[in-house]
Amino acid sequence: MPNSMPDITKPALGINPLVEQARAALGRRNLIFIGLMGAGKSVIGRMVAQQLSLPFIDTDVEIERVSRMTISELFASYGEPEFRALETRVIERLLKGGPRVISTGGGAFINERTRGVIKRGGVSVWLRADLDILWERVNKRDHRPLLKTENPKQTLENLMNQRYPIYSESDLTVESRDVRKEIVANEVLAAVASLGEGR
Ligand SMILES: Nc1ncnc2c1ncn2[C@@H]1O[C@H](COP(=O)(O)OP(=O)(O)OP(=O)(O)O)[C@@H](O)[C@H]1O
Ligand SMILES: O=C(O)C1=C[C@@H](O)[C@@H](O)[C@H](O)C1
Ligand SMILES: [Mg+2]
Repeated sequence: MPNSMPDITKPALGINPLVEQARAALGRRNLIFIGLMGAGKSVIGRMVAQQLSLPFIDTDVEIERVSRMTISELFASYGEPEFRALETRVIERLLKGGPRVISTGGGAFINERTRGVIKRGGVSVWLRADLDILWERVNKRDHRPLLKTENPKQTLENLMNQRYPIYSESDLTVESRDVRKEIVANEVLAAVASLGEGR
């Protein structure tokens, strides 16, 4: 074989075998990130989508695009119930147009209708994080209407207590801890890949 020919029997440097395994396990299904504000759904979701070569969409961004309002404006003008109804419709439409990687707003999976839509619409992965990590990440910005309270850290803790039992109904759980984002993204790929084991 001439020297210039690549040896395709050996994996090229930088190829992550988990990517192929995760792709195979996911098939034509959507991958949907759920979890609290600051868990990393947007940032990790985008990284995983890139690795799986799937389109990425963030439902909060899509809601703001279709309504031409910010989430804060939607809450202020129409209230949370209207926001949730819009969120359900947007997520339902996005899931039908898949396969995609979709990061949802923190309350999406908590809403019973949306939870049903997500469960039927693909593989859900909960990015779980401890209070101090979440607080560290969210306290720098104030665009989250649910945290505009007297004691936002306490509010976050209350949300954790209410929501974690429900998030735990997800298909997969990955701990979003204080490590490099690449590590968390890789653990998501490993969790998805594990769905294909024993098939
Ligand atoms: N593993 C990580 N290590 C360090 N920082 C992280 C990690 N994961 C996420 N972050 C940071 O935490 C912040 C929140 O992440 P992100 O916006 O992705 O969360 P989210 O779950 O989408 O939150 P929201 O529901 O409010 O949209 C970002 O600044 C992001 O860069
Ligand atoms: O946790 C929540 O209920 C929310 C999280 C954000 O992503 C937004 O979807 C909105 O601020 C509500
Ligand atoms: Mg987000």
